[in-house]
Amino acid sequence: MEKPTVIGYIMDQPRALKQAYADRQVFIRPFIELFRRYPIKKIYFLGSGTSYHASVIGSYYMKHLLHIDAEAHYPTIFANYERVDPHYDKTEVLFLGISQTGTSISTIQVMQKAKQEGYLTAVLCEDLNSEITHHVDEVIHLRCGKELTPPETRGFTVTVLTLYLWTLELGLAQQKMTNEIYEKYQEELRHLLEELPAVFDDCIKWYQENKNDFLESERLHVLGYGVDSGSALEAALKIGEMFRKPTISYDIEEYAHGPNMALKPDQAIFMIGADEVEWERLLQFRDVFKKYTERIYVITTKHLKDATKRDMIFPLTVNKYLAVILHAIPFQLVAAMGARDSGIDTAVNPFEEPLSHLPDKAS
Ligand SMILES: O=P(O)(O)OC[C@H]1O[C@](O)(CO)[C@@H](O)[C@@H]1O
Repeated sequence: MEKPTVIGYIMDQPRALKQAYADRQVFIRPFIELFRRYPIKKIYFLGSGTSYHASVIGSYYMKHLLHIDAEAHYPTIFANYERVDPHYDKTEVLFLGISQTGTSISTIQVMQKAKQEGYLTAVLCEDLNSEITHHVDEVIHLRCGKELTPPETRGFTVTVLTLYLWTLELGLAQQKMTNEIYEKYQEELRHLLEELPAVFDDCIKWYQENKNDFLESERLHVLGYGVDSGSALEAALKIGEMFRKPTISYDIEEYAHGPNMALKPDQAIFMIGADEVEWERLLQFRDVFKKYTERIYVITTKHLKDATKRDMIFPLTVNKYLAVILHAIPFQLVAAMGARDSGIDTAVNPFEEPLSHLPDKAS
C-alpha cells in the first residue's frame, strides 16, 4: 500500500487473513500453553471499541463451543462496577485483554489492576512493544499488521480469526470438540479464505447498487442477535467512525420495543441474519419494517427466498461462528466507501484531544 487508507486495509483482508492463518502457531501455542499450565475455568475478556466487540464474539465462542464460563466487559465498567465471580479460585480466572495498539488507557489500567491483585493476565496485541505488554503475564501477538489510519478494520477480522482458531484448538486439546467437528470447522475456514476475493467483489457490487440509499439515509440501524451481537456493535462503530451518520445497533427483538417508533422512510435497517433461533423472527420483522421504509437490508449466508438487490446474500455457506468474518465486510464497505462518496477523509481523526489512548495513537 503506497499511502495507507482504510479502504486499502479493508481490501487487504483476504491476504492478511491468509497470512495470519499460515502463521497461526504463533498465537495458538501460547494460548494453549496457558490452559495447560493453569486450571482456567473463567475468562474475562476486556477491550474497548473494536476490541470489545471481538471480545463479545470470543466469549460467545468459549461459552457455546467449549462450555467455558466467559464474559466480555468494557474495561472501565468492569474495574469500577463489577467484581470477580467469587465462586472461582484465583488460579482459575484468566483476564484476557484485547488491544490492537496496546495503548488504550482503560484496558491497560484494568489489566494492571488484575495482575497486581494476583490474577493471571494475558493480552492479544499487535504491537509487542506497546505499554500494555508491560502490565500482563503473557503477551500474544495479534498478526494483523499495524493499521496507520484511525479505524480498525483488518484488525477486527484477524482478531475474530484468532479467537475462532483458539477455540478450535482448545476444544481439541481439552477434548471438548470431536475431531469431526474440528476438521469440518477448519475446512470451512480454509474454504472461506479461498473465496474471500470473490466475496469482496460481491460486496462491492452490492454497495454500488445501493449506495444512493445509504448516502441519502438520515439514520442507519444495525440489528443483530446471537453470535452476531458483536458484529452489530462493530458495524455501528465502523459507520459512526467513518461515514459519520447517526447509526445505532440493537438486538433485533429489543429494536421492536420502542426504537422502531422513530422509523421513517429515509432511514435504513441492516439485519444480520445469523443462523440462530431468531432467524424466523427476523423474517417476520422484515415484512413489517418494509411497510415503514423500503431500505431494509438482510446480510446473511442463509437462503432468503424473496431476496432483492438490497440483500447481501453471501455465495458460500459456513458455520455461524465463522460467518461473523463475512458479516463484517459489507459494513466496512458502507462505512469507508460511504465516507469516500460523501467527501469524508477517514485518514484524519477530527477529534484532536487524546482521551482514550496513550499519545502514540491519540483519539
Ligand atoms: O484495540 P485498541 O487499540 O485498544 O483500540 C480500541 C478502540 O480505540 C479506537 O482506536 C478509538 O479510540 C478504536 O478505533 C478502537 O476500536
